[in-house]
Amino acid sequence: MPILSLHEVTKAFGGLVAVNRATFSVEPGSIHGLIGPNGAGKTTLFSLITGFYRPTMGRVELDGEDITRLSTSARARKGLVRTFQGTVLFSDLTVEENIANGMLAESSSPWTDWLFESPASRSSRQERAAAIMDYARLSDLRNVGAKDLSHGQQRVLGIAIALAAKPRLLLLDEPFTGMTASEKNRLAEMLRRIREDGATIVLVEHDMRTVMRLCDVITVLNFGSVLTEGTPEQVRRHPEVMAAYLGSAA
Ligand SMILES: Nc1ncnc2c1ncn2[C@@H]1O[C@H](COP(=O)(O)OP(=O)(O)OP(=O)(O)O)[C@@H](O)[C@H]1O
Repeated sequence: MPILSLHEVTKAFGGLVAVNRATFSVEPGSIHGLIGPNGAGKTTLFSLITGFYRPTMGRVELDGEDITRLSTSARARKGLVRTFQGTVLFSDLTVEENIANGMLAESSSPWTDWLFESPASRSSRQERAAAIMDYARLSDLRNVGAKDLSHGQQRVLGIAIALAAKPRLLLLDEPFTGMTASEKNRLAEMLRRIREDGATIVLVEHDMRTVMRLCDVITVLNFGSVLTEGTPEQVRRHPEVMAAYLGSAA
């Protein structure tokens, strides 16, 4: 069974149909890319999956369960966790503190849990924060303030914060934007490790080279609809994909 499936998902903003009857599925344990020219509806579709928007029509399912009407936080509790385009970090906190905060996102009432947390659960949280920093190769930077990290490191921290919420399905919005080539390689390697450890990843990404190297399956959007879907090789060879990109450039 797919971990995520969309059925005829549609979103209109007034008269503008940003996403039009989008239907596709994401297989568990895959890295699934969403691409398309500017204005194709990628960001809107992403927001429909995460629950930031409600569709005008259609259905979103997680493990076959209809989640169309669930809030973002209810989806997060079911393991559907997103990161944001750009970085949303507590810039005055350290790497470690940011990750510890990410763990609180799991619980329903973070601030009271924080205040009333038992010493045992606090120390187990610290252990898990250490494991996540190790995973994201951020351990050496644990005491560095988020604002003092490089742009690429901040984006990796953003993903580490999302990992702290124990995602089964991780949604990444343009994670490679603004990264150097070596940062891209390191992040691609981290995403492959996340997949190996059993999570599924859906990413919206403009960087074609990286998408083609990294994704198992790619869904191409154009004018809000699914133009085609397939392996990177199939998508690369699809004549209409090239035409859609050239059309948008013109
Ligand atoms: N909140 C909104 N209100 C009105 N129109 C919107 C809104 N959000 C998006 N749109 C429109 O919907 C269409 C799809 O936009 P969207 O941002 O989803 O595309 P995209 O593929 O993510 O584009 P880009 O690659 O440029 O980020 C565009 O025509 C956009 O102007």
